[in-house]
Amino acid sequence: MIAIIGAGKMGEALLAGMLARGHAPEDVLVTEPREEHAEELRRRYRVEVVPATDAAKRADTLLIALKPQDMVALLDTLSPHLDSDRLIISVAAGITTAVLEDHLPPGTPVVRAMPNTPALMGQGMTAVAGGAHTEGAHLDRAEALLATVGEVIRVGEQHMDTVTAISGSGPAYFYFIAETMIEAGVAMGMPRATAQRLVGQTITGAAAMLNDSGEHPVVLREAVTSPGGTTAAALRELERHGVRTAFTEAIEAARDRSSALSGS
Ligand SMILES: NC(=O)C1=CN([C@@H]2O[C@H](COP(=O)(O)OP(=O)(O)OC[C@H]3O[C@@H](n4cnc5c(N)ncnc54)[C@H](OP(=O)(O)O)[C@@H]3O)[C@@H](O)[C@H]2O)C=CC1
Ligand SMILES: O=C(O)[C@@H]1CCC=N1
Repeated sequence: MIAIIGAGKMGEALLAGMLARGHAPEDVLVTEPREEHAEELRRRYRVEVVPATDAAKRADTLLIALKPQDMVALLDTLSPHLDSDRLIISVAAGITTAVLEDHLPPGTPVVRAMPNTPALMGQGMTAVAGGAHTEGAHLDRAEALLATVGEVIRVGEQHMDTVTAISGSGPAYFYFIAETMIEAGVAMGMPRATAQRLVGQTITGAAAMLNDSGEHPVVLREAVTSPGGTTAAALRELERHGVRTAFTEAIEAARDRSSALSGS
């Protein structure tokens, strides 16, 4: 039995993705404090919504998707109802395995995971790192669970803040670019639906080339950039406005924020 504790944006994306890809609703418990949202989850996904302490007693794997700032209070509530057989998976940005372990029964295996919202479409990217009491079999269990909603990689925990800044927050960067491109098309007189279709499929196509060709993005970019052409004109403007530096510093800011959340 799996419990998803916190069915907000990320918890619900994982829940919906898992149910759409083979998990039976009767094998999944959900904890969600707001009764109105709980009722909606019962209706939409046919899952049992229970208090966190019940989930702690009944589930062998607990996937916690609360805000980082709420994690410690929840762990302190759950801990008396847990034994060290349970696997705890946290998707909270910044919360280290050491913090998780400090607020759980001694010896509890924990996995720090960083998924992203495309999990909803089975296209997620999740990185996982284990704690001090986490064995290969625990990581296998976490990986098998998260693989139902996309790709999973194992990383050393020292990389988790960077993962958070790149793939955890990453979809938002692409939506930001998409929004900007669509608005540019609209400003040039193109119908919004046409602009959105052009942008969406261009992102999908570019992603497929990046993933399947094995080429460095510079090579792919050069293939688009005809001598004296339109792409060169556009890229010159992006460089002139410091977009490369802006992205680098944005990702550094996200990494630093993730790191700062460990003390939350
Ligand atoms: N959004 C994303 O793309 C990603 C988020 N994450 C991580 O996922 C976590 C959640 O983020 P996100 O989904 O965006 O935030 P949300 O605020 O959407 O979700 C948090 C959820 O937790 C619920 N909650 C609060 N307290 C409790 C409690 N005591 N027991 C059970 N549920 C509770 C909230 O309910 P209510 O609203 O009723 O208060 C809400 O549904 C964060 O730690 C974030 O770092 C990780 C990767 C990507
Ligand atoms: O914005 C956040 O803090 C979370 C973590 C990664 C994506 N969303």
